[in-house]
Amino acid sequence: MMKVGLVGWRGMVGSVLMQRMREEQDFALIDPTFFTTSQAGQDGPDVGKPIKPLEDAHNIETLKQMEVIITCQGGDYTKAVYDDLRAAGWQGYWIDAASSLRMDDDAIIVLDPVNANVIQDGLNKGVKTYVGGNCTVSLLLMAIGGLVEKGLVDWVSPMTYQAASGAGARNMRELISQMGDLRDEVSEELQDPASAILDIDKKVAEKMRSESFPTDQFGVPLAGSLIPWIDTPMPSGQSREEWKAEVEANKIIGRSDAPMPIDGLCVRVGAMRCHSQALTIKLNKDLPVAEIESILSSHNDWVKVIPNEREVTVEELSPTKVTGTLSIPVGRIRKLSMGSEYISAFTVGDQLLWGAAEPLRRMLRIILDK
Ligand SMILES: NC(=O)C1=CN([C@@H]2O[C@H](COP(=O)(O)OP(=O)(O)OC[C@H]3O[C@@H](n4cnc5c(N)ncnc54)[C@H](OP(=O)(O)O)[C@@H]3O)[C@@H](O)[C@H]2O)C=CC1
Ligand SMILES: N[C@@H](CC(=O)OP(=O)(O)O)C(=O)O
Repeated sequence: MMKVGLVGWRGMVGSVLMQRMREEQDFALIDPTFFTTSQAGQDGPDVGKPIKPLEDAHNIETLKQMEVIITCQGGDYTKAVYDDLRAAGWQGYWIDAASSLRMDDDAIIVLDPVNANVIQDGLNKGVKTYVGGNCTVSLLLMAIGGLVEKGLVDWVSPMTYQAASGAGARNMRELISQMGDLRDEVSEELQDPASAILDIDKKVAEKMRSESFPTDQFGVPLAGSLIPWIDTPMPSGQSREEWKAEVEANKIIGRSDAPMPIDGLCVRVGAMRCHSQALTIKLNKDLPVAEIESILSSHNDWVKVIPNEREVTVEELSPTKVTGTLSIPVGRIRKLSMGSEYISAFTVGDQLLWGAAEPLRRMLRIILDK
């Protein structure tokens, strides 16, 4: 059995990874060692078989004994240990959720339903570093992989509606606290059907603008509002989240030399853990909508085309429906008035599953099956 080290397993992404590994009985196939940056010596998680106490995640000698390390601990941890570990001669497989190594020439971004060939090629060439993509990028490619794979796409403009979870666990808590504060502010008026809606609205707006409104994590209100900027500014005027779309997607599909343009605005909204994206896609062919739908739905086992009809769209194409599942619905597919090669689409995906943990888990299985 391969010796697999797990770092960051109790964080938000790590917990989702652990849950999926338990569901898929992955622990039966590996000899796991659990690491921590803060709880060395304490008991590890229940994985259905005996495990050793937690090891220090900064101990290069212990890490070196692993054949595979899978980390959801974050970019600072990767920066702190990866180079030292490789410099110490470690030649194991490093599987990482953080963005820090993604664009390195020595690393492959993993999303095997989309780039199994790139991953296989990397394994054959002896690549040892495999990194999960940015959540928005992975979810986009899971949704429109069929069109991309067939070379039918000239460019894509994704306008995103990103969940609080992408900013971290504390941000999810803050969103709920903000929602609760707003409700509490007008609870009496809500009980009274005769109360004036404009009075309710005024009180809510005042609460959102008040000093007492909890905004430590996001910096500004999210509940009842939105934030049209995610991550740091780039010289191009893009946010870093927007910049990642084109560079990461093209690296995933192995087209960095002739990149497909992908650019749009990334917006944080008050969803919990599903990112949604409204897409404008310029095809290089005038294809009937039925053919586009068939190409999309046959690409992978998780994408699901939702007919462009109101009832099924509001039911199925929604974070409420998708959260906690691996399903990737894509709908609102229709020709735009700009011309017959321009189509719209809307897609939703759980940013902690296909957006973060699942591609890493599947990469581990690919290595185990090698
Ligand atoms: N959030 C996201 O949507 C995505 C995140 N990522 C990457 O994954 C990294 C980790 O993100 P995320 O899972 O959100 O980070 P978390 O903050 O949830 O967890 C990171 C680490 O914090 C430590 N920790 C301290 N206190 C607690 C606590 N009370 N409960 C759980 N863990 C605690 C744990 O390390 P220890 O056990 O060592 O103390 C844990 O592994 C990110 O930095 C990013 O690089 C990638 C894709 C998406
Ligand atoms: N930035 C993403 C989450 C994330 O962690 O992205 P990355 O893995 O590229 O750092 C979001 O806020 O929704």
